[in-house]
Amino acid sequence: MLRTLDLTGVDGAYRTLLPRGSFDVEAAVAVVHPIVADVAARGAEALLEYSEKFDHVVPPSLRVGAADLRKAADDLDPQLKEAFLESIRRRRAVAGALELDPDPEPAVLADGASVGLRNIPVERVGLYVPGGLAPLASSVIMNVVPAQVAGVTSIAVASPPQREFGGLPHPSILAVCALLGVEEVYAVGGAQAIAMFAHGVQGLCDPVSLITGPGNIYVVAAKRLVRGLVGIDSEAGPTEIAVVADDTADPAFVAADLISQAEHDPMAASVLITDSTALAEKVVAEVERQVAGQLHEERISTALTGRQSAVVLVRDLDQAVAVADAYAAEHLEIQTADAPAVAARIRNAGAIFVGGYSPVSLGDYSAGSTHVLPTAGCACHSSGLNVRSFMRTVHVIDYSQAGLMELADGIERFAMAENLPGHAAAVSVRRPR
Ligand SMILES: NC(=O)c1ccc[n+]([C@@H]2O[C@H](COP(=O)([O-])OP(=O)(O)OC[C@H]3O[C@@H](n4cnc5c(N)ncnc54)[C@H](O)[C@@H]3O)[C@@H](O)[C@H]2O)c1
Ligand SMILES: N[C@H](CO)Cc1c[nH]c[nH+]1
Ligand SMILES: [Zn+2]
Repeated sequence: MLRTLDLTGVDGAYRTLLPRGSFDVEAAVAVVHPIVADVAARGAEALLEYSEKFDHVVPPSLRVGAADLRKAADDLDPQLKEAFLESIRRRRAVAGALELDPDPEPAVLADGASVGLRNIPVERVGLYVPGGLAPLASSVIMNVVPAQVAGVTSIAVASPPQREFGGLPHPSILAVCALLGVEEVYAVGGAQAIAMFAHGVQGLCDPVSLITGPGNIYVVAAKRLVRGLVGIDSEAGPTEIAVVADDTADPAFVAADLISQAEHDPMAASVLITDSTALAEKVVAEVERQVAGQLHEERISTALTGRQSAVVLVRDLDQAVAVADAYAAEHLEIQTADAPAVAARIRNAGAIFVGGYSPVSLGDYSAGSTHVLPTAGCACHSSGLNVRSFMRTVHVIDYSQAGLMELADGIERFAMAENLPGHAAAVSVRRPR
């Protein structure tokens, strides 16, 4: 099922050789462009039409009522509720302990010359929660908790309407919104939800300043399209997993993890990077065995047989690290003899899962880490969604006249060198008279 790519005799240029989906976000941008423009022009009417077209249901109300949110929380199975609450507790603990930067003391550069730094939360955000192929209640937690910890005061959530639930988003998504105290929830999915957040819809939803959250290729494309009008987090699109494993790895663990992420989307990518042909063969056999009879067998098989998935054979773990860095996976598992040491050498990954007992599924739900992570190689320049994603860093410059005068000659010369005398004059005018 998984094809094999032998890189043992290759040095460098891995990026061009590695398996990656043929999907083209720009092609999806062309698809969603008219949708976004239509929502901007026609508002709620367009939202309803696209819901009917793509989600096959017309929501009775585009904004979910308070009673529906309350009911979803009240109807929750107590054990599932406890799992949700534990996930919230852990994500909150990590967000508060590691991601929330207090404002540092200003840097004093000379007498009367200081530069400070303030971390200011974005005021209003739109958070997208996927609900096409699976209702990702966990994505509510991954979006909302860091926004709340950052101090965002206005939070709106959107998720596709579900025919099965009368045009509301999935009840578990509504229940988690209610548990987190989110009151503004929309039954809107895909590119139309991103357009609603970016442009606002008269009488329904005010525009936001920042849109975050994962989604399929159309959601990613719409986020790329509205970027600039609003801020976005990373392009967190169709899921990827790469596993670096040696002959000490358990093939059943590796196979289960490759399958777990292939389950998300026919476009999902599962890649095993190994220096052991014996392990590779065992994993391929295990994958065949475990996929058979899975609930989402067809989707998984499509993902695993697509050109985006493969077993990549490497000479040794040094090459494995270089290949993993070139691939820059959304999720990277290290299942090797000294997993922490190998993990410490990785530079490019959305999140790193160390050892046999840190599967991606743990991070998807309850580890305390984020599961909203950059895909398609974006992990070499972007970070997963965290408290800082919801903050702007603002420099605060506070110089006295004496502090400015110490630099006046240099600034005037600098400005003249750039042929900008007006800049020089704005300093000269402040010289003591
Ligand atoms: N990278 C991450 O952090 C991360 C996290 C979780 C999930 N994901 C990914 O999120 C995605 C979820 O996708 P999903 O489809 O289940 O749900 P989704 O909510 O992202 O997308 C569903 C919406 O897509 C739109 N759509 C469907 N077909 C369309 C078409 N032909 N043209 C225009 N719009 C169309 C519809 O409006 C629909 O409401 C998966 O790819 C999954 O792997 C990524
Ligand atoms: N693996 C997904 C991130 O790519 C997140 C998720 C949510 N639920 C299950 N999995
Ligand atoms: Zn997952």
